[in-house]
Amino acid sequence: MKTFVAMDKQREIEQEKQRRERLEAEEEDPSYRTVLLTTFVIRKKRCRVYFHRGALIWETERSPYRRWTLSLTDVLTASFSNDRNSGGTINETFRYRERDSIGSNSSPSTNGSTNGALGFVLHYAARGSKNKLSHHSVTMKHDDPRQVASWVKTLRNYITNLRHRPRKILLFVNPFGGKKKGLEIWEKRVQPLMNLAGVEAKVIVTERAGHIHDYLMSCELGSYHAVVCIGGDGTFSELFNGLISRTARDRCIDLNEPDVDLPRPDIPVGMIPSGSTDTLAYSLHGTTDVETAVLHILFGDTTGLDVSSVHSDRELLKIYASIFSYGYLGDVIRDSEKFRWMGPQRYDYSGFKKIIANKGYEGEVELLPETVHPAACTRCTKNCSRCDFRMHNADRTDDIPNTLTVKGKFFMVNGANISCACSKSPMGFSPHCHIGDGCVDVIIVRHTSLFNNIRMLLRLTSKEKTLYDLPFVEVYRAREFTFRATSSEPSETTSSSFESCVEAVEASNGERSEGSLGPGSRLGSSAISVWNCDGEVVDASSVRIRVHRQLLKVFTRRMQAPAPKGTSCFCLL
Ligand SMILES: Nc1ncnc2c1ncn2[C@@H]1O[C@H](COP(=O)(O)OP(=O)(O)OP(=O)(O)O)[C@@H](O)[C@H]1O
Repeated sequence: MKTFVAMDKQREIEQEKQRRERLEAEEEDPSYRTVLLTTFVIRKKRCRVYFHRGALIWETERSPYRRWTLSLTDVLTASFSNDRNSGGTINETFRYRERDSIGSNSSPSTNGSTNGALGFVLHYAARGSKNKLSHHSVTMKHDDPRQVASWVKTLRNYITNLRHRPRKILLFVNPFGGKKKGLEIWEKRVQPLMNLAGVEAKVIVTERAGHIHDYLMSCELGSYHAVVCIGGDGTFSELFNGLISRTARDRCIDLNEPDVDLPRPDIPVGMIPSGSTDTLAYSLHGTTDVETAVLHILFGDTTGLDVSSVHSDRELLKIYASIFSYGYLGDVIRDSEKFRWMGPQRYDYSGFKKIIANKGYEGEVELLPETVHPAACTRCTKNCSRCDFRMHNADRTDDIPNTLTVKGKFFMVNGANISCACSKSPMGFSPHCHIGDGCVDVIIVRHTSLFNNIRMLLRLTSKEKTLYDLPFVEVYRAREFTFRATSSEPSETTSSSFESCVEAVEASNGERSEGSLGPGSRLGSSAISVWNCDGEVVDASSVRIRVHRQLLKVFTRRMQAPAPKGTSCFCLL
């Protein structure tokens, strides 16, 4: 209890400090003190428009009186509008994809020339349902081009002074992941918005697995403000593994050292989802919507994301951001690679096979659990107090009791860095998991009946229920844990008759079966599984997992509570 009171107090002090720093910075910025007041025509109505202290406020001059506010932190850009004809229907609220011209360099939005413009277009983002952000725009008309020019200049100056917004981005596009739409997403949905916001992107289309990692190890990074990928969780994993390896090399840090503190990259990272599950995007933004992810990047707000290192006895195997999972999910990811041609459906197919097979794996988990059970914590959303507190406070060890050992036969063992929610599992493995508290949620599912496996799967697809209270599931929150496979009885866990039949059919169709690696092969043995590490296979029977608190700065405004009705949006005029 005392700890919580101290946490609240500390948080208040931190927030007050940040507020004062922000105010001081704003006082020094001349564009912040600028006041503009002009009457514009907006959607055929005369409106008084004010700009002051980073906010646009406008209100109708005549009845019915209405007033709206829009923070410039939600504005992408202001551009001159020379389109006199659009005055007939001044309703300019539209989605950018409905206007081909937006984003092209010849568009009046980006050419910077006033040409005696009698209006300007404000491009901004508005919240929709289910955490989605979308691009809107509105035209403000005025008879005097000098007024228009003054407004555009002031708004642009203000936006340029938002220094946390990236201006130059290194962007990797994976054309292969998910439904293979990475390139199309770049061309049709990302590039137009980036052009509009005046962001320069150096685009690398990946040619093979490992391309991002290799590129990051050798490229010049100093001129970029962000490194971003269009891809799934596997692509993002390659990106931050490469970035951390690069940072370690530049700082002469040996990542294979088991007690190493991973180096913190200076450059923020972003992810535009185009994979099969896109767990990370869903857990961060509350949606896998592409436009939302792009806007989060363009607005430049970042949050600290924990990552966990996975070491074997001798070396660093991988760093992960979402989940590290042994047993069932390891089997699924290994099996599903053979069925990539199915697209995202491959997970359903392999998942079904492996549920029916119901294999159990002997092992031993050792961890340092926190005293608080994950279910007793708040959920991690925008302005999360737990993550805020952990960001500014060193780890306390006095609230950790002794090491805990859990032995047995497991259906799966998971270390979740984030809730692992996705569209198919809206609550995820651990809905109360925090993205930046320096902990993983260790979710241990005992080997049990097929009926219970199905109960667990149903829970995973539920919008309300969690795994926490299932009698064969144990959940702990820890800063590190180890796992050692102890299986010695391959005969107990060899393929079930169902799986043998399916594998025989697959073999006759030319699909390589796991058993085809031959006797004695570890992959061929069912007694030991593999790990699913952010969607990629890691083969190791003894591992140590350590969390590195908020190591990555990732672009996100996080998911928020639903927008109250009647909030500012030009389309309501
Ligand atoms: N041109 C390419 N050809 C083959 N593989 C590639 C290519 N470019 C990237 N890859 C690899 O493809 C793998 C899978 O991509 P990704 O994880 O983004 O998609 P996914 O597995 O469909 O989605 P998710 O991880 O969200 O389920 C990555 O590990 C990446 O290294």
